[in-house]
Amino acid sequence: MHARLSDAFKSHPVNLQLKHQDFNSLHELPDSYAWTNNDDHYPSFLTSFGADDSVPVIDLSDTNALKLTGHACKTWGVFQVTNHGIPQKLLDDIESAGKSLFSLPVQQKLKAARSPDGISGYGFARISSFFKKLMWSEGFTIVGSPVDHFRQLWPQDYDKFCNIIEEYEKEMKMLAGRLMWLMLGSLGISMEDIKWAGSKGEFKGASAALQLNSYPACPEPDRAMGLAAHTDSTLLTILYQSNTSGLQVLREGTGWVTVPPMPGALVINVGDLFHILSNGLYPSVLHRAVVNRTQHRLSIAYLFGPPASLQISPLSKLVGPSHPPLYRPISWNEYLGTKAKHFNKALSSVRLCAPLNSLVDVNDHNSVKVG
Ligand SMILES: C=C1C[C@]23C[C@@]1(O)CC[C@H]2[C@@]12CCC[C@@](C)(C(=O)O1)[C@H]2[C@@H]3C(=O)O
Ligand SMILES: O=C(O)CCC(=O)C(=O)O
Ligand SMILES: [Fe+2]
Repeated sequence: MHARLSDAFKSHPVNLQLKHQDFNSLHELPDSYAWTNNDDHYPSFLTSFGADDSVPVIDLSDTNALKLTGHACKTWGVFQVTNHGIPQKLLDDIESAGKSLFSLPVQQKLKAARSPDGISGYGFARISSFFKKLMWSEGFTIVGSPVDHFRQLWPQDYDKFCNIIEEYEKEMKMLAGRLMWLMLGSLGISMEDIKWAGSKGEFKGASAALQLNSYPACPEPDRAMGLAAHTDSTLLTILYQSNTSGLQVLREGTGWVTVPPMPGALVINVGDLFHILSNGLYPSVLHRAVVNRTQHRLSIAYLFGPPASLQISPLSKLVGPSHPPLYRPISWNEYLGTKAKHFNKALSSVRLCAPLNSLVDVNDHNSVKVG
């Protein structure tokens, strides 16, 4: 059976109230958006001020990139890349397309609303249903062609926006393939080990989603939450955050660390499925987005994964008598359904055996230790 990614939520509909606020009309933070430490699974008091620990930056043209990638994945689960080959003009174009989308009137955006059991369209982040408070953000998810939704949003010039998305997805897919080989290569895995990568190792049948996130300026940023802490269900995610700060990652022993925007750089994070593939060697990093008082922030995430119904399991080369498989096989489709049901317990729900040293399970975020 070849399920498509867009079918992932058919059996897990989520009824988020879609009467979206017009954020610009709010000059005070309504109670429904005011988070206290009780509302957050990973509270803000973990924030590390001026920590000397910073997210690795890797120049992809560096001859040492493979080794640096392996080290970054193992120790952080996140890194920034420069010299990645994505033209700045394309990054600028997608950013202005995103700005144009979110600045449409609310009623217009709602014409392209995501349906409760759908994957594509306008709405709150899917994980919103796990929290009592609302997040200070709106999103637009694209899986497959955006043409039907874009025609609703921009009846006159939807074509122009479709072309930008198409070009962006094409470039991102190539970059994701390169990053996959760096991440796999750093584990000693080669093309012959990954059958679904195709004869040229181009990951032809891969699935992906594009997520545009918008975080309006917020009257009380310290009490609001842009996007609550989560891991991505992906193999890897490529995030463009332009020049506005907001992304934070949780670092064991340190707390929340800001990923500083760097001109033209892209943020790469390990997702849950790569964590499974690596048999737990690479952690899928817990991250969130915070908001600020003066600037609107836009981020664009390319969520890359395997063919939707392909079973993903720990790579046989990484499994042996002293390294039993930590996770059962699962497809991306099934995993998205599991995430929709269990959220931050999704990974542990597919885990086969308890970690040897159960005090140190980098992906058991229920037992995060802060030093
Ligand atoms: C393929 C997907 C991953 C994602 C759910 C989605 O269907 C499309 C949006 C993705 C996103 C982006 C914001 C955070 C997140 C947890 C969410 O609610 O929607 C992720 C989902 C994920 O990685 O699980
Ligand atoms: O906006 C950000 O910096 C984070 C976005 C994100 O985590 C996501 O889209 O999955
Ligand atoms: Fe994310």
